[in-house]
Amino acid sequence: MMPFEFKQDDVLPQVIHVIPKKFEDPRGWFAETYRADVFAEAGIAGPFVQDNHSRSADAGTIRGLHFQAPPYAQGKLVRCVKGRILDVAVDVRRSSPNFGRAMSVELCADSGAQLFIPRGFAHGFCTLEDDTEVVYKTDAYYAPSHDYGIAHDDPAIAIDWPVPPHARILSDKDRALPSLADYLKLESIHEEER
Ligand SMILES: Cc1cn([C@H]2C[C@H](O)[C@@H](COP(=O)(O)OP(=O)(O)O[C@H]3O[C@H](C)C(=O)[C@H](O)[C@H]3O)O2)c(=O)[nH]c1=O
Repeated sequence: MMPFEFKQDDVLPQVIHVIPKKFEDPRGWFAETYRADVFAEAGIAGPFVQDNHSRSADAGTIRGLHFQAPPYAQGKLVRCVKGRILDVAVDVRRSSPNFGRAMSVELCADSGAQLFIPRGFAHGFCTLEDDTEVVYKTDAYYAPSHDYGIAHDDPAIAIDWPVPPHARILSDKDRALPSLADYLKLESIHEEER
């Protein structure tokens, strides 16, 4: 019995859904959450070098949309370990036919489902319950100098967040993030300066 099921996303095929098998018994359940060999066979090669863990106190908290610019781009293997989130990935690779397209999926602690978001994609999520915790592996270290983001409510991406604008909780940093179009202008300025 394979301990994991892997499925390419229908909208962004480089994003991979991971469904671990739960072995239930009268005590509760057990599940493997990561295996380098079968994950590599499914295209989630790693190696992962950093684990992150965030807790959000209130439902309606939106973190993102974040990504690190090359050469510090990060692939992320995301799992909700308490509560529920709507997890979102956006293709921000200039040359991609899916540039600017978004996908979303609900992840919750009960299902243990994971999402792999490759390098070149922005990541964000909205919590659907109070006291929600998310853990994720990254395949590159945190690099604050290359830590960028785009506005969660960029109309050109049109993510259908499950919380009305007035009820969303964001960091000041995330509220000030540029649109994808404005980020690209900034990026070309940075490239000229190099
Ligand atoms: C990401 C990161 C942050 N930090 C420090 C920097 C700040 O002082 C503090 C909070 O960082 P930030 O506001 O960027 O955290 P989130 O808003 O949860 O951002 C994360 O959540 C979205 C959904 C992501 O996909 C990214 O992995 C990440 O950007 O932790 C670190 O020390 N190391 C790190 O790897």
